Amino acid sequence: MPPVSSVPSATRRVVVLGTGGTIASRLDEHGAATPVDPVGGLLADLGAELGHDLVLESRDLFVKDSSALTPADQALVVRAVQETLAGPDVVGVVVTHGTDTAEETAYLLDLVHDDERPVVLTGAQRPADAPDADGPRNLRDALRVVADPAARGLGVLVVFDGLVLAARGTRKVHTHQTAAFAQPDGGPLGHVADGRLVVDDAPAHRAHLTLDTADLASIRVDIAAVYPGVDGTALQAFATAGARGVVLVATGAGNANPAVVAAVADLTDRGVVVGLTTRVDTGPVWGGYGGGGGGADLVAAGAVPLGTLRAGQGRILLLSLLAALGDPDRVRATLPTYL
Ligand SMILES: NC(=O)C[C@H](N)C(=O)O
Repeated sequence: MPPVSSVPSATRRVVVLGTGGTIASRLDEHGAATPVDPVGGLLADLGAELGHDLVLESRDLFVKDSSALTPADQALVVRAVQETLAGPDVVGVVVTHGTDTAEETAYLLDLVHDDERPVVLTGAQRPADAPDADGPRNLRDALRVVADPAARGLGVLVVFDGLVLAARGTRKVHTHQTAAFAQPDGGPLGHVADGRLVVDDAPAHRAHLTLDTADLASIRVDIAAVYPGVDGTALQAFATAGARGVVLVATGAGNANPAVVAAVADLTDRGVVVGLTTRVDTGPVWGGYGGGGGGADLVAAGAVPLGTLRAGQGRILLLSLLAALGDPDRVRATLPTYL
């Protein structure tokens, strides 16, 4: 299954975009996994056939550990997917990606993806030179899913360890096991069985955004944690550093304390949008608690509940809405329609 660089225009193509991650990593002289492989090499090593009248084409965007991605890198991935889908002969796109931040890139792609053709992210938990590397299976599954007509209309997907997950709500749930991803508040959307996509669940409604990818790299959105004794220092510091949005990772159903509520009110006055999520693994946040520091107080101070989104994807939603809409009041008012 070698990469093909130029194909006749009548040919239908599946394009694989490489970005690095463990799937592209080998152990260095110190035994540390380091991304080095171009994606074309991964495809050649796979040696499989798509089994359709499809031609594979590959392109490396960069070769990085996904923990080191910058907003500019993420914007580059978005542009590359959009440019690739401008080709009418393209059936779908696979993005190979590190698992650490795949949930962010997948959700960002999903928010701007207004096309029936599938975009699939995959990766690996074990380096390419591990004897039991999981990358080849994941990449093979991703190719099969993207080439499957049943994937049309499902949006951006994460295909990993046999699961097919909708981008929104998908999170990395284990640091090293090959079953690295789940949709803890729903899903999975489907699975891969005998090399075929099986859709188990109806895809959730998806709302799209139109934005200038350059803004993704210039708008600052931070994440602040809540814990016993926390005050407003981090929130204020982020606002002073130029943040236009901050995701507050609260406790429980979305609670903090009076000092944090005061800081949220101040940030709201300064035009900073505060999104409210939780450090709890599953369940939605809601403004059910009062007493000066509860979720009801945070919402009254201007914080916007992020539903079941956790910090990484909540940050992507704030960033994307700020890029698309600009005005903080419009962002606050519009955000719930994306949950
Ligand atoms: N499994 C992985 O891909 C983890 C790696 N640190 C990355 O995100 O690039």
